[in-house]
Amino acid sequence: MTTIKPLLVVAAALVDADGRVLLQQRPPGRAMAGLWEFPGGKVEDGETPEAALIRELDEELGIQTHASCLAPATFASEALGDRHLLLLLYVCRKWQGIAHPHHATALQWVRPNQMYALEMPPADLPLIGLLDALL
Ligand SMILES: Nc1nc2c([nH]c(=O)n2[C@H]2C[C@H](O)[C@@H](COP(=O)(O)OP(=O)(O)OP(=O)(O)O)O2)c(=O)[nH]1
Repeated sequence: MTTIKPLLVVAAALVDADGRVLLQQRPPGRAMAGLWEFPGGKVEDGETPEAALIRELDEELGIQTHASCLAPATFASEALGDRHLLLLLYVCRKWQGIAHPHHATALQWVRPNQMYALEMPPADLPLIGLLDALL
Protein backbone atom coordinates (compact mmCIF):
# COMPACT_ATOMS: atom_id res chain seq x y z
CA MET A 1 0.00 0.00 0.00
CA THR A 2 1.31 3.48 -0.88
CA THR A 3 1.48 5.85 2.03
CA ILE A 4 0.70 9.46 1.23
CA LYS A 5 2.09 12.06 3.56
CA PRO A 6 0.10 15.30 3.58
CA LEU A 7 2.06 18.48 2.97
CA LEU A 8 0.68 21.27 5.11
CA VAL A 9 1.06 24.72 3.58
CA VAL A 10 -0.34 28.02 4.85
CA ALA A 11 -0.99 31.05 2.67
CA ALA A 12 -2.48 34.50 3.04
CA ALA A 13 -4.84 36.58 0.96
CA LEU A 14 -3.54 39.99 2.05
CA VAL A 15 -6.36 42.40 1.27
CA ASP A 16 -5.78 46.14 0.90
CA ALA A 17 -8.25 48.98 1.48
CA ASP A 18 -9.44 48.72 -2.16
CA GLY A 19 -10.22 45.01 -1.87
CA ARG A 20 -7.21 43.95 -3.89
CA VAL A 21 -5.18 40.87 -2.98
CA LEU A 22 -1.40 40.48 -3.08
CA LEU A 23 0.02 37.74 -5.30
CA GLN A 24 3.68 36.88 -5.73
CA GLN A 25 5.40 35.22 -8.64
CA ARG A 26 7.36 32.05 -7.92
CA PRO A 27 11.03 32.47 -8.82
CA PRO A 28 12.86 30.54 -11.54
CA GLY A 29 14.53 27.24 -10.65
CA ARG A 30 11.78 26.11 -8.26
CA ALA A 31 8.69 23.99 -8.72
CA MET A 32 5.92 25.90 -10.47
CA ALA A 33 8.32 28.72 -11.42
CA GLY A 34 6.60 31.77 -12.86
CA LEU A 35 3.17 30.98 -11.42
CA TRP A 36 1.36 33.56 -9.27
CA GLU A 37 0.67 32.38 -5.73
CA PHE A 38 -0.49 33.61 -2.37
CA PRO A 39 2.42 34.38 -0.03
CA GLY A 40 3.06 31.60 2.45
CA GLY A 41 4.86 28.29 2.73
CA LYS A 42 5.25 25.00 4.52
CA VAL A 43 4.37 24.56 8.17
CA GLU A 44 7.52 23.32 9.92
CA ASP A 45 7.60 20.69 12.65
CA GLY A 46 6.53 22.14 15.99
CA GLU A 47 4.89 25.21 14.47
CA THR A 48 1.25 26.21 14.56
CA PRO A 49 -0.20 27.14 11.16
CA GLU A 50 -0.60 30.75 12.29
CA ALA A 51 3.00 31.00 13.54
CA ALA A 52 4.20 29.52 10.24
CA LEU A 53 2.24 32.08 8.25
CA ILE A 54 3.47 34.99 10.38
CA ARG A 55 7.05 33.75 9.85
CA GLU A 56 6.60 33.29 6.09
CA LEU A 57 5.07 36.75 5.63
CA ASP A 58 8.01 38.30 7.43
CA GLU A 59 10.59 36.24 5.48
CA GLU A 60 8.97 36.62 2.07
CA LEU A 61 7.60 40.16 2.22
CA GLY A 62 9.05 41.86 5.30
CA ILE A 63 5.66 42.52 6.83
CA GLN A 64 4.51 41.75 10.36
CA THR A 65 1.12 40.60 11.50
CA HIS A 66 -0.52 38.84 14.41
CA ALA A 67 -2.53 35.62 14.77
CA SER A 68 -5.62 37.68 15.66
CA CYS A 69 -5.39 39.30 12.18
CA LEU A 70 -5.46 35.94 10.36
CA ALA A 71 -9.01 34.86 9.55
CA PRO A 72 -9.33 31.26 8.27
CA ALA A 73 -11.05 31.52 4.88
CA THR A 74 -10.91 28.25 2.98
CA PHE A 75 -8.56 25.42 2.06
CA ALA A 76 -7.37 23.46 -0.96
CA SER A 77 -6.75 19.73 -1.12
CA GLU A 78 -4.76 18.61 -4.15
CA ALA A 79 -2.39 15.84 -5.25
CA LEU A 80 1.15 17.19 -5.50
CA GLY A 81 3.63 14.65 -6.89
CA ASP A 82 3.95 11.88 -4.32
CA ARG A 83 2.57 14.18 -1.61
CA HIS A 84 -0.90 15.52 -0.99
CA LEU A 85 -1.10 19.27 -0.53
CA LEU A 86 -3.37 20.74 2.12
CA LEU A 87 -3.28 24.49 1.70
CA LEU A 88 -4.90 26.59 4.41
CA LEU A 89 -5.83 30.05 3.14
CA TYR A 90 -6.27 32.90 5.60
CA VAL A 91 -7.56 36.40 4.91
CA CYS A 92 -5.44 39.15 6.45
CA ARG A 93 -6.39 42.83 6.31
CA LYS A 94 -4.06 44.23 8.95
CA TRP A 95 -0.27 44.17 8.97
CA GLN A 96 2.70 46.43 9.58
CA GLY A 97 5.27 47.35 6.95
CA ILE A 98 5.33 47.58 3.17
CA ALA A 99 5.47 44.33 1.22
CA HIS A 100 8.62 43.80 -0.84
CA PRO A 101 9.45 40.66 -2.84
CA HIS A 102 12.29 39.13 -0.81
CA HIS A 103 11.99 35.74 -2.52
CA ALA A 104 9.48 36.27 -5.32
CA THR A 105 10.28 37.54 -8.80
CA ALA A 106 7.49 40.13 -8.58
CA LEU A 107 4.41 41.18 -6.62
CA GLN A 108 1.08 42.44 -7.86
CA TRP A 109 -2.17 43.57 -6.23
CA VAL A 110 -5.20 42.17 -8.05
CA ARG A 111 -8.92 41.92 -7.62
CA PRO A 112 -10.08 38.32 -7.23
CA ASN A 113 -11.89 38.40 -10.60
CA GLN A 114 -8.58 39.29 -12.29
CA MET A 115 -7.00 36.09 -10.95
CA TYR A 116 -8.88 33.94 -13.47
CA ALA A 117 -6.60 35.36 -16.18
CA LEU A 118 -3.37 34.62 -14.29
CA GLU A 119 -1.37 31.42 -14.25
CA MET A 120 -1.68 30.07 -10.73
CA PRO A 121 -0.89 26.66 -9.15
CA PRO A 122 -3.67 24.11 -9.76
CA ALA A 123 -4.55 23.99 -6.05
CA ASP A 124 -5.27 27.72 -6.07
CA LEU A 125 -7.84 27.71 -8.86
CA PRO A 126 -10.80 26.59 -6.69
CA LEU A 127 -9.88 29.30 -4.17
CA ILE A 128 -10.44 32.17 -6.61
CA GLY A 129 -14.22 31.89 -6.76
CA LEU A 130 -14.44 31.82 -2.99
CA LEU A 131 -12.32 34.96 -2.67
CA ASP A 132 -14.33 36.61 -5.42
CA ALA A 133 -17.53 35.98 -3.45
CA LEU A 134 -15.99 36.83 -0.08
CA LEU A 135 -14.24 40.14 -0.82
N1 LIG B 1 2.97 29.72 -0.78
C1 LIG B 1 2.14 29.08 -1.60
N2 LIG B 1 2.41 27.79 -1.95
C2 LIG B 1 1.53 27.21 -2.79
C3 LIG B 1 0.39 27.88 -3.29
N3 LIG B 1 -0.29 27.02 -4.09
C4 LIG B 1 0.39 25.86 -4.12
O1 LIG B 1 0.10 24.85 -4.75
N4 LIG B 1 1.51 25.97 -3.32
C5 LIG B 1 2.47 24.90 -3.12
C6 LIG B 1 3.78 25.16 -3.80
C7 LIG B 1 4.74 24.36 -2.96
O2 LIG B 1 4.68 23.00 -3.35
C8 LIG B 1 4.15 24.47 -1.57
C9 LIG B 1 4.75 25.60 -0.80
O3 LIG B 1 6.04 25.30 -0.59
P1 LIG B 1 7.23 26.32 -0.81
O4 LIG B 1 8.39 25.53 -1.23
O5 LIG B 1 6.82 27.48 -1.64
O6 LIG B 1 7.31 26.82 0.65
P2 LIG B 1 8.48 27.30 1.53
O7 LIG B 1 8.45 28.80 1.46
O8 LIG B 1 8.27 26.65 2.84
O9 LIG B 1 9.78 26.85 0.74
P3 LIG B 1 11.09 26.03 1.09
O10 LIG B 1 11.27 26.12 2.56
O11 LIG B 1 10.83 24.63 0.59
O12 LIG B 1 12.09 26.75 0.27
O13 LIG B 1 2.75 24.74 -1.76
C10 LIG B 1 0.15 29.22 -2.90
O14 LIG B 1 -0.81 29.89 -3.31
N5 LIG B 1 1.06 29.77 -2.06
